[in-house]
Amino acid sequence: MSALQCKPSQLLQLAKATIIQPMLPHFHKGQAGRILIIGGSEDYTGAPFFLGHALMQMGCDLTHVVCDAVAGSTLKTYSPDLMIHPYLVSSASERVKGFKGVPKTDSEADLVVFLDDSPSDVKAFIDSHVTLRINSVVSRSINVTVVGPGLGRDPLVLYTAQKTLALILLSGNPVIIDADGLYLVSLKPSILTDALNSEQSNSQVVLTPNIMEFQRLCKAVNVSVDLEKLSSKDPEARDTYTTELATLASNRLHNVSLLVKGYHDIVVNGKTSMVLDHSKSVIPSLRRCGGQGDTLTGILATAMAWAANYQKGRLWDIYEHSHVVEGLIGRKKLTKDEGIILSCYLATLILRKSSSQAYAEKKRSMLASDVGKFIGSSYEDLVGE
Ligand SMILES: NC(=O)C1=CN([C@@H]2O[C@H](COP(=O)(O)OP(=O)(O)OC[C@H]3O[C@@H](n4cnc5c(N)ncnc54)[C@H](OP(=O)(O)O)[C@@H]3O)[C@@H](O)[C@H]2O)[C@@H](O)CC1
Ligand SMILES: Nc1ncnc2c1ncn2[C@@H]1O[C@H](COP(=O)(O)OP(=O)(O)OP(=O)(O)O)[C@@H](O)[C@H]1O
Repeated sequence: MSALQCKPSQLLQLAKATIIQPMLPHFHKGQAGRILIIGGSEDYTGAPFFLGHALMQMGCDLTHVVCDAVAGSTLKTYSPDLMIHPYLVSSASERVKGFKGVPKTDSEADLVVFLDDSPSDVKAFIDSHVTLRINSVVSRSINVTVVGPGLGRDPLVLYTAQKTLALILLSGNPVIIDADGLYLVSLKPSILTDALNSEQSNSQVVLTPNIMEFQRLCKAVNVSVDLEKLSSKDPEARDTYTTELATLASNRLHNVSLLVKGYHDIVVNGKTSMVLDHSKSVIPSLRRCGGQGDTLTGILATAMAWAANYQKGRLWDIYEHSHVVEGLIGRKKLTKDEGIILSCYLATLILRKSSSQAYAEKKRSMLASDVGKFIGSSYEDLVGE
């Protein structure tokens, strides 16, 4: 039996007995998560903050943020808990003044040409002044990387993100691609397909599109979308259709996992899928303020760091509750794919519960920063200490 066949109430029990990492006295700093965020630009400093704050509230030990040079000081003032590396250089920087061949318009076709075939002086600059510095952070035993929130769409920044993403994908470490990272993948899906093995399920790569990003992604991989069906008022019909599209898109991207956000979030990887409907256990928040997706991604990143530690099986006795696991799925250990699906389940549940608690207190004035403050109490209500 698969974890996917468990009832919702059993999924939380399964997560507690498997991927949820205990806090043990012998642990050292970094073992509960060393997460890297690549995002944050002149226009968007909130997104990497909400994300970083959320993953720290979940219990991640160390959070690195690689952001645009101009966003660094602002981000540092938000929180001393985040380690900020302001290494990204955009085409607005004085440092690249006079470089030729960087697109000056918003044309996506020009941007794709630039990403495919960047002029050599730009490449040399990025390689020697930017990528090298980013690689020094990537090599610090990072266990999950998130690419995209608040990254923006500047050509030089996207080019740098493309190079870094390729390197991380080759390492096989878990990656979440969100927001402008999804824009990059939609412009150039080969970033994923060139780096991933078509034979395997690539659950370690999770894309977290909102409904607009999902449509863009489907178009990029030639999955045609019937907008009427995608926005159907009947939740069941809409979930079925979204799952169908997401499965096709996942297959065309070498079976990466997709967590499609919406009224119900839906997770798909290659062959398997699950509709994450928490409405029976959580009173829904009615606020749709920006930053809730970033908060979800932060919670998910920490859960994925634990799931990766669970798969390695070296940090704690992962078989301590194997009788529970065996009772639920007939096996003692989860597969990697099940670990990722369970991480998505847990993250969406905690996000919805945090939004619900924040909404109960703040109503119309609820903000993403309020949601972040309720992650700890929601976690405790759902999971315990
Ligand atoms: N405080 C901060 O720093 C924050 C920064 N952020 C950062 O902003 C950057 C751009 O991200 P983005 O999501 O605004 O861009 P994009 O995908 O172009 O969407 C644009 C248009 O699509 C629509 N639309 C969007 N969602 C929809 C939905 N669920 N359902 C239906 N329609 C939807 C809507 O257009 P409408 O149809 O309403 O006119 C919207 O205007 C990115 O870096 C991100 O990380 C955010 O994280 C928030 C907090
Ligand atoms: N109609 C809805 N009802 C309940 N929850 C929703 C609804 N739409 C989205 N959500 C939840 O809100 C969170 C953010 O989703 P959203 O679609 O706003 O993502 P996003 O656009 O990426 O967010 P961000 O503003 O951080 O970029 C997700 O956890 C999602 O499940």
